[in-house]
Amino acid sequence: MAELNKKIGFIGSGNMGEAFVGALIQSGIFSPSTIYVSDISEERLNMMRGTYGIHTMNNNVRLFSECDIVVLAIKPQQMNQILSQISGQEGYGISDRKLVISIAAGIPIRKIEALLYSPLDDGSRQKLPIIRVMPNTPALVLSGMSGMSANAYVTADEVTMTKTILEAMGKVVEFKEEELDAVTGLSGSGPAYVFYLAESMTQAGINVGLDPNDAAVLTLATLEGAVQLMKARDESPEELRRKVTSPGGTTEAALKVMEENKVRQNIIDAIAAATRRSKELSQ
Ligand SMILES: NC(=O)C1=CN([C@@H]2O[C@H](COP(=O)(O)OP(=O)(O)OC[C@H]3O[C@@H](n4cnc5c(N)ncnc54)[C@H](OP(=O)(O)O)[C@@H]3O)[C@@H](O)[C@H]2O)C=CC1
Ligand SMILES: O=C(O)[C@@H]1CCC=N1
Repeated sequence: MAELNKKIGFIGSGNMGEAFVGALIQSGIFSPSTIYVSDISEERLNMMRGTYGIHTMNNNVRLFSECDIVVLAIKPQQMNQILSQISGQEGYGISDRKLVISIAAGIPIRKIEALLYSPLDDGSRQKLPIIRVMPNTPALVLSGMSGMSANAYVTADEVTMTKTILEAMGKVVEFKEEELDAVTGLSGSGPAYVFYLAESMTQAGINVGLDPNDAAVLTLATLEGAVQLMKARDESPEELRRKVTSPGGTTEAALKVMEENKVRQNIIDAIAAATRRSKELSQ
């Protein structure tokens, strides 16, 4: 893919910051010399520099100032302090147009705007284009799912550029901003639900007498095969489930227990709880 010829910087180089960096280099959209990360952990910075050959620093304000695209990849709880520090620097870093991409769960665009445009805004500051994104960790293996939503100052070219960046890590879909809490509950946190299912299936296999390694191999191959089947066939998950379930057979016995234990309702309630938590984080 053609290089974008921009400097991209990440504030925070944890799980997701690293997923972005790895995918961008692999796709060829950014060369390591155009990628910057800032983090408070020296160990993390050393690892990122050593592994990816990118620029590292422990100064968020400088990173913000130097880059054309800034990805906020810190925890939601750190957003206030970090953005206040950046916007509190008079005439530093915020006067040039730059695209800000936030991947923090629950933090609404209006909050990022309020933090970045104040307290020194006398009306002369750029109203920066901000895009809120909810990615997920399969981005680490270029199989991610991202939802995105842009503020009023984002141009069509900036939307296209952001989609190019996110497509380097997997799929991307645009949403209304108010839908992003639900996206977070479903696909942002979603990989954890699948890992939980994998843990449970492996434990179940051990409980019914299998060797732990065999149980893990069977679980992974079954999950992988089921996903491939859903992708390959023009059939709903419900139809595919019915085809596994012989009347009076083993699957029916298992699904009866799941229904009695309200497993489906529990999953629905769990995703509602994640969505609620995302909304709470906006406060
Ligand atoms: N993990 C996931 O599955 C997903 C996460 N997200 C969002 O992505 C964001 C990052 O999550 P994730 O990568 O998992 O988190 P991590 O904790 O792995 O990464 C955050 C990084 O930021 C560093 N950091 C802490 N304080 C500062 C600071 N003041 N300046 C610069 N860097 C700092 C942390 O260092 P230290 O560890 O030393 O504190 C850490 O290296 C979150 O907002 C989350 O909501 C979105 C989708 C999926
Ligand atoms: O658990 C979290 O808050 C983050 C957001 C989505 C996945 N991990």
